[in-house]
Amino acid sequence: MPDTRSRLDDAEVAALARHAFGLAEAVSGLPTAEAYEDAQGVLVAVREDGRLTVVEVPRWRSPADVAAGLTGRGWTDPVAWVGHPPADAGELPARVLALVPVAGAPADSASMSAAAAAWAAVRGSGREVELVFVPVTAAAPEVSWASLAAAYGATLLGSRVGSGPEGPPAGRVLFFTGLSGAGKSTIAARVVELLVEEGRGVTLLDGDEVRHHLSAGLGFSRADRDTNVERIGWVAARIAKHGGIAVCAPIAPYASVRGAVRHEAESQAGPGSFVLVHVATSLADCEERDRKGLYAKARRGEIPAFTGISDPYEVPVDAEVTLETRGRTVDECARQVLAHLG
Ligand SMILES: Nc1ncnc2c1ncn2[C@@H]1O[C@H](COP(=O)(O)OS(=O)(=O)O)[C@@H](OP(=O)(O)O)[C@H]1O
Ligand SMILES: Nc1ncnc2c1ncn2[C@@H]1O[C@H](COP(=O)(O)OP(=O)(O)O)[C@@H](O)[C@H]1O
Repeated sequence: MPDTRSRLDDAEVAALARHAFGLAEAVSGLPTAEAYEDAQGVLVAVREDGRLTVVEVPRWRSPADVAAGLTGRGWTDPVAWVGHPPADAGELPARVLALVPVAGAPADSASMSAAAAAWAAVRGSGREVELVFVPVTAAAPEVSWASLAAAYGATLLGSRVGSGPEGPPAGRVLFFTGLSGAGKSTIAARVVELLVEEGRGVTLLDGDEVRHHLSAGLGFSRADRDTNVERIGWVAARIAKHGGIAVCAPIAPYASVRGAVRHEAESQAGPGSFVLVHVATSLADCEERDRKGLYAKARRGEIPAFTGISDPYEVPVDAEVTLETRGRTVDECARQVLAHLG
């Protein structure tokens, strides 16, 4: 067994696939290792005496398989279109091989879903479409589109890359933060109601509820709080990636992990997809409300490390929306959040 095994990211696995499929001569930039695995831990390549041998690349269909499949189905002289379908699908023949370059994107990426949906619409118009995702980088292709089509046994008809509707859908992470009793759950619940009334797909990840499921067993140390908030952010970012709205309402007292969640959301669902909502009710007001009797207990020392009393809350300086709740109704606050979404 090789001594060193390195896990490759999506872009590196795509580079291996290009090499294996004859779309690129060499693979550069791989970490030094004797063996390489993909994100699922499958052995994809080995290096022996400095020579790289690709074992298998499960994610990508090989050009030879695709071409053989087309021949087997009686497609003679196949025609390929690269990227998104043309604005006028009437330009396409009755049978078309759709080659969609998505190297570097994860297998469940929004760009893949968007392309698949666009080609599904072409199928709906009565054409036969063979959709194949290819390990080529859309923004900076490693091979010409004509050579790409030829590798898959087809002649290039045209391409639409970069100008199509392949951007991320308008998913959002609405991330509420604030002290216990500030009003996060109450306002978040009203925001959810209003979004549902608009027909939007919404998922609520409320702090208390998450702790009974996703984060069961975690406590309130800094490490556990950070883990809890990271998990919420991870799920929320994936909801937003596919156009959903994730509404999250943990205390999330630490700025650094809020920043990490912002980064995760924006890398999955695009810039501007993360909206930090600071429910800025003062400690005095939260304590006066003391809806769950927790502040009284914390003051008596019965709850250790209670946020605002014996544990920190780092006030955000990067909130997109700051909600004052004193003297305002829940509905007013919720509508202030929606106004930000436009
Ligand atoms: N030590 C301590 N500090 C703060 N809060 C505590 C603590 N122990 C239990 N609780 C209850 O847990 C709720 C906060 O959980 P969160 O998951 O939102 O917190 S965190 O984001 O992980 O910091 C919080 O709920 P909310 O009042 O809805 O905010 C409290 O009910
Ligand atoms: N403008 C307001 N927005 C939200 N909550 C408010 C407002 N005014 C008063 N409240 C009250 O404050 C409490 C907030 O509790 P909750 O939503 O559970 O807070 P959190 O989820 O932040 O712990 C509720 O009892 C709610 O009725």
